[in-house]
Amino acid sequence: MSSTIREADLGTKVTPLPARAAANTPVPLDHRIARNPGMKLDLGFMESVRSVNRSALERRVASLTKRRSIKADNQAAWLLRAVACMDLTTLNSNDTEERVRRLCAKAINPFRRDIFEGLGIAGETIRPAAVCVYHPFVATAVDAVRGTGIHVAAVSTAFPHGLAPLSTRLQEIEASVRDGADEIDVVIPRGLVFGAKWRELYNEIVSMRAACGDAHLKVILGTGDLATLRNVMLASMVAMMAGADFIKTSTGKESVNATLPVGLAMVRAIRAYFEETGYLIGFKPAGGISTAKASLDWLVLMKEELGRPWLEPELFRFGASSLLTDIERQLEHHLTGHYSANHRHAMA
Ligand SMILES: O=C[C@H](O)COP(=O)(O)O
Repeated sequence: MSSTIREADLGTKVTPLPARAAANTPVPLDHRIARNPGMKLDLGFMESVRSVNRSALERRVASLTKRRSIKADNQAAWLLRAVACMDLTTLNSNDTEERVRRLCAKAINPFRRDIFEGLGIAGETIRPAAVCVYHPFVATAVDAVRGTGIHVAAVSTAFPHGLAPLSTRLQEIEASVRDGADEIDVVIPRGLVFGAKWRELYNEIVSMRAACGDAHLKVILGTGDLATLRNVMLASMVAMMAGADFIKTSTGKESVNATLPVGLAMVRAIRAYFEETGYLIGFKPAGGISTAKASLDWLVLMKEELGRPWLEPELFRFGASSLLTDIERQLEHHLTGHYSANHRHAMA
């Protein structure tokens, strides 16, 4: 039997978290979300988290994406939600200040005026939560989005591999914060996971969190490199215990980027951490999410696994360079019944 997710699901109604957590801890919303302070490294707690079974996760994903459909009439509202939860990203070797300025202009005005008017939201401000850039472009982006409420996220720590001395990586974080970054996306050295060097990984992330100060810390695991779901789960737990505000799947540069089964394993780790500590950790799938349909699958997964609070930008982001373009095309199709040419949706 299939069921339908409605536009009303985006309203104030909150799907309860699992019974134990919901009973013990009120779920804060919006800006009342308390920042994760981290906890001591607890290897016993990490090991106690249910082992991950790939076929069970795949079955759950198949059931969520096939049986929990979003009706056509409601899709526009959900796609606008995807935009509000987006880190609009440019992370290319040929990035320039001009390209970053164009990206920021797109974030400030994500759709043509006629699309806003057609959807009946001309008076509303719907924009990506952040723009995400390399460190050298932080100051440019900060200047370009000033006064709009859009955050600037910087990929620091020798993105995308994380293979520089820790002192160099920490200096890069500090430089991005000095230039005005609100959020820092760091990568972990994957070798620490392969060697099960959990203490070293924990200590590195604790140092990174300290270097961030008030800027929020997103920890990229590079899941496509980690070989097993167990590694993904354990690395997720270490990152949260070390004080991550978000855990993020991928850099966009691995051969396999964000996939729903791996995302589900990370989401289950977030749930386990919440049940243990009461803290809500954000989730950012990134890399290869380029279609409106894919964004809806991810939103359904968040809604069904963690509940309504994880449909807010405080707790959920897409890291994506081209998703916004496809969402704009789909919204236009929703309004007019046809697709316009790609050049009408020029991105940075
Ligand atoms: O963090 C964001 C990713 O690098 C973006 O990846 P993408 O270009 O595949 O959308």
